[in-house]
Amino acid sequence: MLNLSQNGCSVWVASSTEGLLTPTAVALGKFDGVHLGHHRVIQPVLHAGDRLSVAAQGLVPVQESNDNQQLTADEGQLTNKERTYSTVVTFHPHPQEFFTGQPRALLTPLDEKVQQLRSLGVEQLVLLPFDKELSALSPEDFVEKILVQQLQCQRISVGHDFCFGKQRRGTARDLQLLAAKYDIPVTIVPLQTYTDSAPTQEIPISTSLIRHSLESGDIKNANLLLGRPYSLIGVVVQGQQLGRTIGFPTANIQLPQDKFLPRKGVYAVRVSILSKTSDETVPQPQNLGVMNIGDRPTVNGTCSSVEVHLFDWSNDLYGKKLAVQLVEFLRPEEKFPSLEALKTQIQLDCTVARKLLSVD
Ligand SMILES: Cc1cc2nc3c(=O)[nH]c(=O)nc-3n(C[C@H](O)[C@H](O)[C@H](O)COP(=O)(O)O)c2cc1C
Ligand SMILES: Nc1ncnc2c1ncn2[C@@H]1O[C@H](COP(=O)(O)OP(=O)(O)O)[C@@H](O)[C@H]1O
Repeated sequence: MLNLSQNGCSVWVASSTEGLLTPTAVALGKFDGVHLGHHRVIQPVLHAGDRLSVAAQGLVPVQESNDNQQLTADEGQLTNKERTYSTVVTFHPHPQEFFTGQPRALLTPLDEKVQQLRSLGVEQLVLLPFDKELSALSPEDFVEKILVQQLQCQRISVGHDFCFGKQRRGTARDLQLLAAKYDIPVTIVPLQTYTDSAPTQEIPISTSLIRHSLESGDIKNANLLLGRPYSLIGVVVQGQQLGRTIGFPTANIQLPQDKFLPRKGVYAVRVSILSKTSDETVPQPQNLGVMNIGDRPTVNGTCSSVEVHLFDWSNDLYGKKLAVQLVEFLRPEEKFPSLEALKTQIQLDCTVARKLLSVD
């Protein structure tokens, strides 16, 4: 179990079903990316318990709503017993990883997911170990054993396409019917869509659509669906020390192994310099720069790297934690005939990126 906290705000991360903060108001799902559609699923459980229990005392009328309503009653009148913890319940490892045996790259590896959930106001993240036993639970047993007995669930929210239980047999509607036996209300949140321009059509926001956008270098679209810039967060490690010799020192960033990487190539980016151990989500003063993701064929690179050159910066960054926000894909990586030719191209990349970032 982990309690990740900063600035007095924290998310309690329970890796098993022991040590839970109960009772809970639960949003259920995989939530990879914590995108705009996920926000809508999580919203109904934020302070839901407070609202329900205050309402039960006749202090305010109950209003079923997905938007972020403020309580008008005095929250101080709530006792600990009546309080529920806004909780996201997800599966670990990702069910697809369990079934295929292949590691799955994630838009939001655990640390980043925790940060994003915290910024939404979630108090607890429960990682249900996705194993043979859990995957074999019937929908009925999942509700009774996990949601009712272990999580002491008072309220549930799921997306319209949520499936659960053995062979994904249970639907969101089944969950609603099963939970009703225990008087647990279930909000089924309709799929959130966005309007694509050509041809104009409503497209559901999804993790796979965001992955697809990132794979094709369509960063604007990925950022639109995420509701924030896609970010690469990691600590600066040593590279080959060649960058400084061509006038473009680059901070080489070590990412979590399971981080999903966008298309290889060069990007215009904004960079926050965080302290090494920080999990902060509060925006920092930002530096602008260019980033390369790739194998560096010009210098016979042997492995993939992610490296950032910051504009107007000349200090040491080794050991610092950087959060690199992707703004736009500029070009694919190329093998240049010489370091001089690479240098000329990077100069050009910087000019394009500066222009782009100044108007963005
Ligand atoms: C904006 C930018 C664009 C780059 N483009 C390429 C490229 O097209 N081909 C390539 O082989 N390396 C490219 N690189 C990577 C350089 O080869 C690398 O930064 C250089 O070898 C220094 O590496 P080091 O940090 O390990 O010393 C690029 C780097 C930056 C910052
Ligand atoms: N403008 C800058 N952008 C990125 N890193 C910089 C910059 N100025 C200085 N540095 C420092 O220089 C290091 C990169 O220099 P470089 O020669 O490319 O070495 P390495 O191969 O170890 O990355 C960075 O890790 C950082 O500590």
